[in-house]
Amino acid sequence: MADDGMLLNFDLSPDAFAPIKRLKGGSWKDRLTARKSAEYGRQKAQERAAGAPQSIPNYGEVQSEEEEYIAQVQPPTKRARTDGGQKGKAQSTGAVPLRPNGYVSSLFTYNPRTEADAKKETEPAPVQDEAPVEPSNAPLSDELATFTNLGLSTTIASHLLKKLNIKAPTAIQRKALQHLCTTSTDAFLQAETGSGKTLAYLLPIVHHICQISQQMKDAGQKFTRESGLFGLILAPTRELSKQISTVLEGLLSCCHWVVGGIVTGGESKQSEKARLRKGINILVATPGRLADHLNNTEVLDVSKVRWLVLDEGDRLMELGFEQDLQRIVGVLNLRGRAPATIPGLPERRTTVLCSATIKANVEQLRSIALKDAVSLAVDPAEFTAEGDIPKDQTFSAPAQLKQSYAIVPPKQRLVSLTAVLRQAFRRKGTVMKCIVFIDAADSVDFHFEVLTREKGEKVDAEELRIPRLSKTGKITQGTTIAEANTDGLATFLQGISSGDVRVFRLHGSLQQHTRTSTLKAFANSTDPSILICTDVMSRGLDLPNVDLVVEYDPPASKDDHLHRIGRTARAGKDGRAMIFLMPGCEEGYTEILKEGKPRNITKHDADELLRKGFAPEKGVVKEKSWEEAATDWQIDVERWALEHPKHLEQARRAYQSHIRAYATHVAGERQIFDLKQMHLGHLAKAFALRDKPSSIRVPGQRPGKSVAGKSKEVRRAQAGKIASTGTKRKAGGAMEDVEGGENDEGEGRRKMVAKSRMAMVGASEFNLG
Ligand SMILES: Nc1ncnc2c1ncn2[C@@H]1O[C@H](COP(=O)(O)OP(=O)(O)OP(=O)(O)O)[C@@H](O)[C@H]1O
Repeated sequence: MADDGMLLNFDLSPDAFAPIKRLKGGSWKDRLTARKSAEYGRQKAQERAAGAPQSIPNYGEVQSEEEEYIAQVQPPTKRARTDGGQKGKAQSTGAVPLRPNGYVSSLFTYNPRTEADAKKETEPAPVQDEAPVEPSNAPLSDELATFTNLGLSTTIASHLLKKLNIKAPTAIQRKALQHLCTTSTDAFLQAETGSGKTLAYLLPIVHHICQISQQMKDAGQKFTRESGLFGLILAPTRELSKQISTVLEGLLSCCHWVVGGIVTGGESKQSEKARLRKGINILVATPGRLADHLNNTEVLDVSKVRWLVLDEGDRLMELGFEQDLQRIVGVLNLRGRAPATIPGLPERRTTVLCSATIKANVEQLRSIALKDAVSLAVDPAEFTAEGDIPKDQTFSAPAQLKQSYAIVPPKQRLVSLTAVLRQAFRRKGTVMKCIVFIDAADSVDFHFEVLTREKGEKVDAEELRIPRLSKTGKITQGTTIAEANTDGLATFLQGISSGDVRVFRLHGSLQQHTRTSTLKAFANSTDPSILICTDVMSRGLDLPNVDLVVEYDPPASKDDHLHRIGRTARAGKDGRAMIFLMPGCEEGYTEILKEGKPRNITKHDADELLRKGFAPEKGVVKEKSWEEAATDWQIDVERWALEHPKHLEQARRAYQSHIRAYATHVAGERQIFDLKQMHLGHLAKAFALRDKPSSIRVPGQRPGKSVAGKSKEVRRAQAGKIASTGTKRKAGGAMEDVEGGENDEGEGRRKMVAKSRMAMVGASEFNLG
């Protein structure tokens, strides 16, 4: 195998420094630094030979670029062990022969020792509870728990059964129906992800409106779409609004005279106005767009709204929609006072706040929108008393969800992700769909390109703007590459999985129509599929057949973690979730994972993932060891990135955006996700970069603004500054959900950008959205 003229990543035999090798590749500056470092290395080796104390890389401290460089070009006389004495492979112990041309990949050297490794010898391995676990978010099996017993009309109950294949209510649906069908008190609706909260609030609303229509009929009046707007549902993102609207449509097909509608950002306001003019009985909306219509659309009459739902209420507050909500509730209060002439229409409005996680920020919502609200939680122990809002309580993941974490050193992250996906899709039917969460849009784009790259592909910078066919053959005329190719074939799985696997990418920086069509394509795909996305996908979305969720980058907060992993194991189905953590302080996150009360949680390490993922394929004539296969894969990606300017730039942008996102975790988790502890040089390898961190600059950025491009001290100071501002990662992460043009979500984004800019000086060039 050629060495690409790059020596940075290779270990050399101890005598490799004499005679001096001629360095190739890189800039003259790099070659000069390399020569000086090699000389320095020879000096040090001589000193050691003369008995000077040996220096062992200290991973806890961020090494200077020079130390890092020396560590890579100069082999220590005896290598630092990274495996607690267990592995012994890929080290110059002779266990694994050197590669034919005399080097082993630095993927397996200088990796930090994990805290767990240190404890391994003393602590017994945790015993896994393999007993089958009852799903906690499945429909109830209690014979008495039927929709009709809970007060729903037989028409709706039989429609649920025959058309929607919904036989029995879930626990939260039973609670909601019992309460909301009989009283008009406000309520907090809290239950695990995938427990059917959408129907839990929609069914009572449809039930009441059907009763109103019956009473109007009895009174000799006709119920039509012009009878009034009775129900209003607000959701934080367009995708979620669309999903709720689809569920509503399905439900209303049993009472076609009741009309549902939707207004969200990204749509034409004129056509929305036309629909509002025709009349809508139940409206799903995003807050900014609704506030806009309340201001500008006279035909929108909200005087008869008697049911208001704030879905993902905590998220609505996080995204900075507080003012919009205040305005909407203010208008509803003011206009709703007019005496209603509709028979059966309740006097007061019922407001329902709904989420799998309800945080202390709903205190503000309570003051804005709710009155004497009762808590409808599946497990009442979660709540201090009837009516009390839980304060920073912990919420649980579905019991049947199998959770695991993988401790992976920064250098091995990319190759380990590949290994996980190779293993998941190797046998047909094991995993149908997988979602990989990544923290920044640039990083999503980079990983999508890596996983769909074609061997021998030649792309030059000019191609960035040339319309072309997408990798699955769809024409993407007139779009830039940033918009094109949101789906492709998983080329890295060719020859490994039994059929084609598709890869999709999704983030808030894509145009709305691209977001919508990509989401639809992933949801409807009949091929096994991988969705690489940001947190824009973490809340509320119900995608079929998602068997595996991988949190490749850590979530911004523990609530986000629960929402992310909640995209699988829905409505009683099985599911698996894995989170990647790095050795060292990130291992502290396992305590937070346990707060989600997982039934059991399995630990993996990088070696295990790589061994399984890169195990020799059966029938291959010349088998490679898993280490060789993993190394070859990594080198291949690095070479691909080096060869194409577009990909190199993408990798650098991804690296920078990831560092920026990493620096903005919520205050309570900053000692776990501590940028100061991050080995930026090792991390670069996970982005297929061979550059020194200080030279990773993306063209077009203002010099001196790049975190990665600053000196270590400045980086540290900046990281400390960010950490001390109290800025939450939400500020960045939230941008994902609210990316958009002139619409409510765009408004949310603007608010968040303004907030985050105040605290993250110089961060504006990083694309988190
Ligand atoms: N009673 C039921 N029986 C069977 N399936 C159901 C039932 N109620 C809802 N479902 C299905 O469960 C899935 C999850 O429902 P839904 O999206 O409402 O969950 P959720 O609690 O709102 O989740 P999240 O907290 O992630 O938003 C949907 O596919 C829905 O069709």
